[in-house]
Amino acid sequence: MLDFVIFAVTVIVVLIIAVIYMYPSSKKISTIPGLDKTSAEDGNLMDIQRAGSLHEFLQNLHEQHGPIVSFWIGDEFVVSIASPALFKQHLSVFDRPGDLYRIVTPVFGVNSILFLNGAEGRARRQLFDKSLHHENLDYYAEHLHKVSMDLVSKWSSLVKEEHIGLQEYMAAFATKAVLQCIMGSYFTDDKEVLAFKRNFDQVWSELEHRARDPEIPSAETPRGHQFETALKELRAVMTRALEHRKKHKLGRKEELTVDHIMAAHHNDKDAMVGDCLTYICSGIPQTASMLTWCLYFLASHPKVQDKLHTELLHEFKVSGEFHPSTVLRLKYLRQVLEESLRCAVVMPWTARYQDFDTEIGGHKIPKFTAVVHALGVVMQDETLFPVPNKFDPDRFNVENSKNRDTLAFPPFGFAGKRHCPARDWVYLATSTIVASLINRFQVSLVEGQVVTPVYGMVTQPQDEVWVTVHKRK
Ligand code: HEM
Repeated sequence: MLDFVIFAVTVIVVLIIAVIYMYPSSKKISTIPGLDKTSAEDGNLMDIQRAGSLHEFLQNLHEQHGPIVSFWIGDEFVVSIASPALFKQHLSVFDRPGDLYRIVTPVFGVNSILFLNGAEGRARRQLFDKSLHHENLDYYAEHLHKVSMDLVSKWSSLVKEEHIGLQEYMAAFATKAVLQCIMGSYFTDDKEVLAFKRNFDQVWSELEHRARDPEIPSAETPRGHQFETALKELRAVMTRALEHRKKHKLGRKEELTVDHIMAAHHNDKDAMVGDCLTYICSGIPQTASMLTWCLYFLASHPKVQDKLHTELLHEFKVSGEFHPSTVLRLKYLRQVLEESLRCAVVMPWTARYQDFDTEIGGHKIPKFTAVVHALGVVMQDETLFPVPNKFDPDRFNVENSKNRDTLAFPPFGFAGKRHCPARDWVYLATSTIVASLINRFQVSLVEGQVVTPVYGMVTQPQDEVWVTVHKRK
């Protein structure tokens, strides 16, 4: 009898150990606080959908568990970090976990710079980065000035009190500016810009849909078919632009991103188109979003707008007509742009991984684990930015910034010299257009609007934002 009891107890204990070991949600693979899987198949995907977006999900998770948390995307264990001290521990990490970005693969292609890691990735970034370096900005300044003036004359021709949709106008500016600066003169033809934009808008809105709801429609469904058709057209426009560049590049002194892309991929047309689309899709919605939010904040904070206008008036008086590159010297304008990026959280996160076991904040991180940099959570952290939802450009004046860790404000990423390659260009483009508009117009918000952010791959207002403009004397 005793033998039987010992045998039975041993079997039960072995079974319990086996269940604990094999049942995934109870298999703790790390000491990092966070969530177990809520579904064996989807991990915490339903929780992310319920929160509204990955950014909002991470805000809740970090609020509950602190600056390092873990969760599951399907079968993949994911870590998220959200503090300047933890960011510091990832400063030199370059490689990006392609799986977290898989929704963009049909557009960017598998050879895109976005997915390229290791020595090859670093070398290609160095090559591509040359074109958007600070010293090349003078070339872009001229183009950006011209595109800005087109918008100024459009707004000048509107009738008094006409309602202006900020998202629409800022997307039009960003599309033209990015296409001309990345791809060159092919996109000085408005017809080609429109052909591009029609298809781009459809492709991008499908990608945003997939970011919210990862169920991918088959090509036979109307949504899937529309996406495939628009993508094919988009690729055709890009191919024409590349052929045009090849023919007309001879004798030109400027080296644009498209030139480096063509040189890197020799005769591989698909890879060229993929990298061009990587830059363009990583540039247009982000620039349009930043500008929409910036003008919305200026319209809803008249005192800030007046102070900015005073700075512009001063510059205007000193230099007669401000030169586009001098707008980068305007301190208050820069504060307004930085506070817009912070408040709006234009791109809420990025991610890295390492191919060896490592440690962050005293926790073991198994190799190949995706580590999310929760940029938006940090930029909205009330210990770093008190009353984080308040738009206050003075947070970025010299006095208020001097004791703040630079990693508390990483809107363009920070790790492995793989932060956004267009950071300097973005400040030049947005400074040029915001200065041109505010110098000539007083922008006011149409009353009665509730402006709600939607945190997708890029943060956009849920609905169009309506303003009116009055010409300044
Ligand atoms: C407000 C505007 C923008 C914001 C906030 C922004 C932000 C970012 C962020 C956070 C990343 C990820 C960095 C990382 O992983 O550490 C990124 C990557 C990237 N951005 Fe931007 N970006 C903006 C505009 C642009 C523009 C205008 C372009 C090009 C014309 C561009 C091209 C890219 C590319 C190609 C990458 C991927 C680089 C790589 O994988 O190595 N971005 N951007």
